[in-house]
Amino acid sequence: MKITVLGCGALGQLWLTALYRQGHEAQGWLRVPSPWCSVNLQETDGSVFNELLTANDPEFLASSDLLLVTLKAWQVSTAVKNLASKLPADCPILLVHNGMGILEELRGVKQPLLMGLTTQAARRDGNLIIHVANGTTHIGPANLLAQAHSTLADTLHVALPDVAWHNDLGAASWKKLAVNCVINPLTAIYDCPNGELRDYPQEVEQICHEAAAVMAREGHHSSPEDLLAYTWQIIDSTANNISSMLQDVRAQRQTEIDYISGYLLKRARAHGITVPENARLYEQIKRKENTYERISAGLSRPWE
Ligand SMILES: NC(=O)C1=CN([C@@H]2O[C@H](COP(=O)(O)OP(=O)(O)OC[C@H]3O[C@@H](n4cnc5c(N)ncnc54)[C@H](OP(=O)(O)O)[C@@H]3O)[C@@H](O)[C@H]2O)C=CC1
Ligand SMILES: CC(C)(CO)C(=O)C(=O)O
Repeated sequence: MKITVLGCGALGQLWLTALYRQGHEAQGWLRVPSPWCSVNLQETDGSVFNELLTANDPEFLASSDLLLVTLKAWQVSTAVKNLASKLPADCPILLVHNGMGILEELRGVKQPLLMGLTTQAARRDGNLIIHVANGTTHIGPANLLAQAHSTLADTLHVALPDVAWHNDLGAASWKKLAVNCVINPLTAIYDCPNGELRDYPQEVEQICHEAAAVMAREGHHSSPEDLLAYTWQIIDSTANNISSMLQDVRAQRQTEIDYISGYLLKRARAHGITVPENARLYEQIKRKENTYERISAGLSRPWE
């Protein structure tokens, strides 16, 4: 297949490596246009893949069989809308990111849209991307046209296992959102690995209760107890992880809070439900983001 990967960071380079190795024609698409994209990935077994791959070639884009989008949630809609008119009308677009709310922003896009949830783990260390752990990527249709693309899961599975097809990813997306509403802001506020959230059981429980109420109104019933048990399971299985939001805060990068707690708040408002704990965490993370500019401009912190 001919595949363009939009966003050549940690997940993007992981997929570019896997697709190239599998014999697919793969190009990267960079924010700042360049004819080459440097892929430098350390695999889970310690081996290193280092190649210069084609990038930002408009002819390649115009004949692509798949656009794989591996951007941060807040980067997705502008970047995809910019490329959509240059892609074949029947080229599927697969979005792999944390958070929800992008599909609403991409309503005008004509191509088949798919979404993906992944437990693959990769992180940047200087110029090297480290594939930290293998995982599963669950993909499914996000519009009617995409329902015909289930065979994509088989192709992607061969390149970077496991990949599984689901006709409806709605409930799984909400469950993941709820877990991210707990782990991401709390770890960013307490500056701790995921496992240390064991010290904050009341906050974890309240966030889960609020998320379960919104999920039920969205048609995805999950008892607060089940959601809480699932969240503790993820906290334990990722105990040593530094969450993506804490990594962003430490590096003073924009976080994905608007698409995590922010999306939950938006849906809660639409249903007339109050979610005070999630609202408090959302505000706290937004305040943290607002201090970045002040810090880098050498201004005092608001609390000083
Ligand atoms: N890494 C992981 O293990 C996992 C990540 N995820 C999710 O997947 C998504 C991607 O994560 P990850 O790969 O870690 O993120 P990264 O920040 O590593 O990668 C995003 C890349 O996109 C580039 N980019 C930004 N804007 C544009 C643009 N307009 N056009 C082209 N490229 C652009 C960035 O470059 P620049 O810095 O130059 O702007 C960066 O290289 C996130 O939502 C994340 O939460 C989910 C599960 C696991
Ligand atoms: C599941 C979790 C919380 C793992 O760290 C994650 O998705 C993230 O860090 O963004």
